[in-house]
Amino acid sequence: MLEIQQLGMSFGGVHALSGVSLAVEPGRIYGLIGPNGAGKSTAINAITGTIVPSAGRILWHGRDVSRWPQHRRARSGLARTFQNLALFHKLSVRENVTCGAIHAHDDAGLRAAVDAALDDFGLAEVADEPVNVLSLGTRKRVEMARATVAKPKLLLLDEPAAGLTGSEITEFSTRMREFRNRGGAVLLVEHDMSLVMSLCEHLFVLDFGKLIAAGTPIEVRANPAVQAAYFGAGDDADH
Ligand SMILES: Nc1ncnc2c1ncn2[C@@H]1O[C@H](COP(=O)(O)OP(=O)(O)OP(=O)(O)O)[C@@H](O)[C@H]1O
Repeated sequence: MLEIQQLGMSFGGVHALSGVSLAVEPGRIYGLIGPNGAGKSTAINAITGTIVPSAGRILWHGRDVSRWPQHRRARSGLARTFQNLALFHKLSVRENVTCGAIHAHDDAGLRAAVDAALDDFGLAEVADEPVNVLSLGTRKRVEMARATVAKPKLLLLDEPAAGLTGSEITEFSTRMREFRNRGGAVLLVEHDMSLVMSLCEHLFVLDFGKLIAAGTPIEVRANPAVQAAYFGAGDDADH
């Protein structure tokens, strides 16, 4: 479904990504992990079109979308959330979620799709509240509802669990498994290793912009290169 070939991104002299190749299939939950500065957010930004890569190709259902603008990729089924939430803080929950659906639904379908997303993420009761009065956990649910309202095929999540309580993380995992069970794919960038290891079926590991390992969580955990780069400082290291 998504195939990345030899992706490279340089910022001046910094090689944020070099020669990264990976593939993502429908109906699976993937994790993209690695130490701070490894290139994870840069990879999500390149896949979703926030930045134009310096090298390589991004194939989406066989088409090279590397130069497509962000909105065209979003319309084609690539949705994302941001490390620092990107909501319209003075608008209501409903208005924010509607923003994620306007390209994908006719007027008749729009309201039903928004209502369904609000229900899915437990937001019906706060639908008319402005986002800026809500807790972080609730605002993260608004972002997830906005990202999924147009029924994307691939959901890219940049640190969705940061700042969430244990029960909110459990709820998040349930929602992601439901999304996966309906055929969607998830690519999760996350520092919470217990969440990554329990939720993801396949991991990609970046270090200094290079893909150093890929496989099941058990395979990746046992990989000496990963242990040296990532787990060396401890399984729950926030790095
Ligand atoms: N817009 C930019 N301009 C200059 N350098 C950048 C830019 N974006 C990222 N970088 C650099 O590229 C490298 C990769 O950054 P990136 O944010 O992708 O890492 P990351 O794995 O997501 O890190 P973290 O886990 O801390 O979020 C870092 O050295 C970073 O400083």
